[in-house]
Amino acid sequence: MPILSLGYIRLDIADAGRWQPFMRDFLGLMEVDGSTPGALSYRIDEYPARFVLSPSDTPQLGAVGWEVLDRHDMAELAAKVEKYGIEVQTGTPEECRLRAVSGFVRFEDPSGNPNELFWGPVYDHQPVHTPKVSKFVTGDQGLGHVIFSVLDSEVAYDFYCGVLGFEERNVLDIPGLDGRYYFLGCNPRQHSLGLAPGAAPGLNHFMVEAATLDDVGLGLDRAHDMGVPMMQSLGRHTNDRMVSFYVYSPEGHHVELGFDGERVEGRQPVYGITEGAFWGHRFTPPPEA
Ligand SMILES: Cc1ccc(O)c(O)c1CC[C@@H]1C(=O)CC[C@]2(C)C(=O)CC[C@@H]12
Ligand SMILES: [Fe+2]
Repeated sequence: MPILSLGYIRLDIADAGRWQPFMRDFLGLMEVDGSTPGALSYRIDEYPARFVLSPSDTPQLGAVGWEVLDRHDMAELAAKVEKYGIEVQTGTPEECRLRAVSGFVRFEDPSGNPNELFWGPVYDHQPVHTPKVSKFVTGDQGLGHVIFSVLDSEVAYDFYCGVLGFEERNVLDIPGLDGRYYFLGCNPRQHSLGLAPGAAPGLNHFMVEAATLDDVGLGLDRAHDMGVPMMQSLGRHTNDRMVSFYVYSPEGHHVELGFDGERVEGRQPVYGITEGAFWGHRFTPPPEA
């Protein structure tokens, strides 16, 4: 019945020439010949299309894909979304082929963020090869995490927890934010989804998790050497205890590379945090465009 994990991220991008070195050479993802013509496709494990970046005149978040167990669970969740009053569309066979999934549905959250539920990923059996990163941590924890900007995080909370069945894991409620910042989970990853309040909908950031400290240190070196702008310095989060840093993507999203995230086994009481980090995560404003 519930969502299992974060499966894929599809972005409509303005400038593939800037994204290719960012994804391949800085983040160290495996570039592959995907099924979407003209797009940049990347693997971090056996899923063929974890990231698909399609050049577009209207750059925006294309979709965030959430994996469910099978077609029955997808239909059950889709019915709940419709009952809540949000329109749900079924993906065509051609769209399934582009995502390398057996079936999916799409709908927008109450702010307008594009979500998809899919079942039946079709694996790529060529071994994944990421020479810059020893290993990405996926499996039952999924791709990593995404943070959506939402207009009203209480409305978003009700949708993602009440309708889609995410579990609230923790909340950051401090002066200066336009509402509560929620961290939601659906598997042992402490959060697969974050809700950043008070902003126009879109992708605030995504995070991929590497297996070792050296992977993150080498990523810092590559950011420095390639001139990838830093957004937050190395730090350790207070909720998932991940050690990570953030950079600005070529089109201004925040991208987090981390390691050593906590695995949450079973239910754990909801708690509040008063700081994002035990140490580090010092902020640098975006470079002038
Ligand atoms: C607080 C936190 C814990 C774990 C995470 O993976 C994670 O991304 C965050 C959110 C960090 C978040 C940010 O990136 C921009 C500045 C923010 C909005 C703050 O001012 C508090 C939370 C911060
Ligand atoms: Fe994050």
